[in-house]
Amino acid sequence: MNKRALISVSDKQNIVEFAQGLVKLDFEVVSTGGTLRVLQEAGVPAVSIDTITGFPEILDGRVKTLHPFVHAGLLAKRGNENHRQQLEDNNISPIDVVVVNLYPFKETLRKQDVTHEEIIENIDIGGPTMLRAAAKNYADVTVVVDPTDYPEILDSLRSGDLDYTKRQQLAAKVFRHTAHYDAMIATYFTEQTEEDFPENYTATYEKVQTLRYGENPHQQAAFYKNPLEKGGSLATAKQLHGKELSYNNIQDANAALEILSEYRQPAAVAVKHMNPCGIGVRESIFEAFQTAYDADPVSIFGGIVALNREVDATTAEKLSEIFLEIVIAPSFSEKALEILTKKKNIRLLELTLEDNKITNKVTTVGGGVLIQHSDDGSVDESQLTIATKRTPSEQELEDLLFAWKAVKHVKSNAIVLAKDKQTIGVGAGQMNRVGAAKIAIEQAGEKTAQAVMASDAFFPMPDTVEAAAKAGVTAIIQPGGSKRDQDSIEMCDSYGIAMVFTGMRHFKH
Ligand SMILES: NC(=O)c1ncn([C@@H]2O[C@H](COP(=O)(O)O)[C@@H](O)[C@H]2O)c1NC=O
Repeated sequence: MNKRALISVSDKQNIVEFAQGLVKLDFEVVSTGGTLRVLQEAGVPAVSIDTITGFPEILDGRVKTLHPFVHAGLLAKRGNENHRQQLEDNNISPIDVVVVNLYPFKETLRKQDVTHEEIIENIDIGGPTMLRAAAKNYADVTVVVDPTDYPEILDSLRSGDLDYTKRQQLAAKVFRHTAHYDAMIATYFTEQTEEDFPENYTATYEKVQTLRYGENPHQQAAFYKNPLEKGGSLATAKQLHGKELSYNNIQDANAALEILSEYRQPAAVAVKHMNPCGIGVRESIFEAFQTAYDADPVSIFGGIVALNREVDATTAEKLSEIFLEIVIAPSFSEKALEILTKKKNIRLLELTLEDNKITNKVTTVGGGVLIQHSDDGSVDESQLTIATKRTPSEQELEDLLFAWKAVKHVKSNAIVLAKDKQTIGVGAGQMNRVGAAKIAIEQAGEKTAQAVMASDAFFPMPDTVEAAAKAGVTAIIQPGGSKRDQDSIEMCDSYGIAMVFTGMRHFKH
């Protein structure tokens, strides 16, 4: 008896060649509606699925292969005498090779102006059912879900080395594929029903690339993207120049983009080890970068710079004066590209900035993950409470709000000093708040006079205010809410400092 192959594919690339190869290997090819048409038009002697089922495709294709004659043919254990007898009693032939790929659910979901009905119709039911049945019975059945595997499968079938291990690998690929497919459907449904943290977390990702190594050379790593993310993102950014991104590059670039998304005017952000070392907001992107650079000309070396306007030639000249790992921007002028691509070691990323929104943050912990909404909290002037006798001046207020946006992205405990929409001192990741303040003050040096200070969380004691006051800080922004707020307020008042409360904390661990 001939071996039998069942082919039912949405993505018809290379299917004719593959089916021809199977026919040459004496397979009888059985197929569904559209696939059958493509095969027959190409002269492949395929027969319709209803020759097995004796039942027509019905309900607009919702039921084509969902039939015991198909599934018994896939699931019967060839070495099991009972199974063999039952197939014979019911006049069912076994199916040896299954070639299926699924309705394009992801592609449909990502289409502009797609309707819910169209999305629902693109949930494949019969395909995953066949794939899973064949994969479960991999000991006897070869299952192929990926068109790029066709040539290798044919080679193996020809040489007779499509063995147990290889079939198990194909089955594993199928179960990953159907799990990924279902996870995308689950995500879509969960979004529709607005369930925030459901009983199972079923996020799924697609591999972008294997990375050379992880955070350190002895750690292996890979980059995966969210298949449902629409618009520009780090995963889909266009790399215009330079070596492959590293694990640390991707983390730092992400941090730079998150900070940049806070600012609407021309802004430049320089990042080192996921903390901002310089942020500048100005009228032009050149001035913004100059300002971010001047904020800390030492730390920016080897850093990552993100800009929210096109990089022009003058900005490119300035950028090329120092060693930078990556420059990210929405676009680069031709001249700018010419200048920057002369530098072998710089990486240039082009990326649409507005769409780079992340809604959930996932952190792995021993035995699980923690999931929270990303910190998209912000405050404007109307939400501030003035806690001190003195009200901040207009200039101070502008700088306070600028510094507040910056401190949100600094590792806690975090203190940012700023003046004229430029960060001048950043104290990051300290175990006590006054320690972070001291680092920021030391870095800012004489510039601390007339500067403003932002603190990501409240002051448990008045010591940070005191250190700031002595260094010349004139205004402070912080969440407020400490039992000892009054001590800090009195300390401010005694130095004539204006302090405002945001009522919102920005811890970042
Ligand atoms: N309902 C069924 O019985 C069924 N059986 C196979 N399919 C899918 O139909 C597609 C192929 O259809 P066609 O050969 O008609 O182009 C494949 O993606 C396959 O996964 C089905 N469709 C959806 O559920």
